[in-house]
Amino acid sequence: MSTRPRQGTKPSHGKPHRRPRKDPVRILAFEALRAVDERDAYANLVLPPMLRKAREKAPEQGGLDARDAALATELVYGTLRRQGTYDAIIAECVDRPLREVDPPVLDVLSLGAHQLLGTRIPGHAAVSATVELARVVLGDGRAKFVNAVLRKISADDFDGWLERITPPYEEDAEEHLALRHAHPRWVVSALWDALGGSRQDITELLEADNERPEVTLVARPGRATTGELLTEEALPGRWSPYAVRLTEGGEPGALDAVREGRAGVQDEGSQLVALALANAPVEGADTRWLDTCAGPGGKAALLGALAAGRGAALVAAEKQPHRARLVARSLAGNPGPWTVVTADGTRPAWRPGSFDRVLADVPCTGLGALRRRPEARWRRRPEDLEGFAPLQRGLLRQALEAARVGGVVAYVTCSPHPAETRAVVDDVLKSLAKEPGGTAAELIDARPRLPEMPALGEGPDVQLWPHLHGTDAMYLALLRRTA
Ligand SMILES: C[S@@+](CC[C@H](N)C(=O)[O-])C[C@H]1O[C@@H](n2cnc3c(N)ncnc32)[C@H](O)[C@@H]1O
Repeated sequence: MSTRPRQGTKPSHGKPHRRPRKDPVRILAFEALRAVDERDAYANLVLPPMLRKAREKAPEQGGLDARDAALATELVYGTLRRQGTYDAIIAECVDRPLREVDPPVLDVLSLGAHQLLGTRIPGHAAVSATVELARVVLGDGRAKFVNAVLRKISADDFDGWLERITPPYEEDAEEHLALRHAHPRWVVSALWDALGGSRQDITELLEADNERPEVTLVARPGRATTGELLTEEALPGRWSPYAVRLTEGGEPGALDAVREGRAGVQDEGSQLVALALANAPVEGADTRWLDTCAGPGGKAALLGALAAGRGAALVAAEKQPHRARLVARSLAGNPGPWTVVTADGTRPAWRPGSFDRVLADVPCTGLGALRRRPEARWRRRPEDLEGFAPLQRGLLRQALEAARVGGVVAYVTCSPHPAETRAVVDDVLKSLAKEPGGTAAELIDARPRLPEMPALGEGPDVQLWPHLHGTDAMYLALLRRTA
């Protein structure tokens, strides 16, 4: 007979050992956090397939139902979104610097902190569920540490903790807002510069960044109608005539038009900037359109459909071959002529002066889409701006070269950071002005191309905002090539 104790029990002397209870929701949430932390994965990309797999399993094998999946999503997104604030709270409750706490332990602690401070889960349940999770994924020794830290955190509620860790607004406004609204301080500073305005304005923006956006669909004109997409839980878009908002989240993939590529998921801000380019006045020929940074193809698909309706052809360029393939997929079935080229927009594969409308939707920090990527704000660094700066200028410059005289260029970012928006446009216009006899361009007022939208500022460029327009914070400058 074996003398080894049965798995999960201690030898007969001593207290019987209880196996930790496996909670599939929290284990899945922990694994998603680890993937984001270890592999630099994006939560909005790793989580859906994990959930899909878990929903296919039977309950006795750790399968999740719809409520479980919603809880797992809330735990992952909420924990990631408030990561900086939870770190500051956890730091008050451990006796060593956070960098000396093992990352998986920190992930479990953050998950616990979010349940305690950011959900309605009762405190004792949040602690015991997290300690059980720690026993499963970290072992009994570290579970004791987790228990001790969570008990300290549970001594106060979220507002109480904010009182303790934030400096008064009057003393350090940016740090105060950064900790209260869970944004890195440099991001608060940059957003405030771009937005201008009062404490209330910036607070509303930071709050909007912390809300999960509605899923918005685009009915690609000539291929689908908004009527087809307007199910019971959907509403028409606020601004774009092609938009439909799924107010309850919903599953876009369940709609025929989406499966068939006649419609797609696209923020209204992205639709609006593409529409603004398509509707800007152009004299003379209007038959050749170019998208210089097209991957993965959302705006190209809308532009392609609009171009087809007017007898124009679209060339969609993308530097990364795998993203160029995504562009081709998004344009498949487009009723008008289109071509996808794998090309570097700063070393164009087309003749200068050959397009009537050009979109330069350049790579950027993505600080305007923080609602969608809960971890992005903590990953970005101010140095990233310097990395993008030459590329953004090069792409805008070449977009202007690609346009014919009289043609229109849209410079677009999904960041409101002034270093990626106005500074780029101003620099490129200044450098062109220093080259007499060469290419010349002027800014044109973009606001009339976004009819009936309030709060578009003084122009001529436009900055959209989540708290004012319900869109991502897209930036748009429209320029006309004049020589
Ligand atoms: C902001 S995304 C464009 C999003 C796209 N317009 C859409 O709506 O789906 C920028 C794209 O530019 C691509 N890119 C980066 N450098 C480039 C270059 N030098 N030339 C062309 N494309 C580039 C990136 O791979 C990325 O796919």
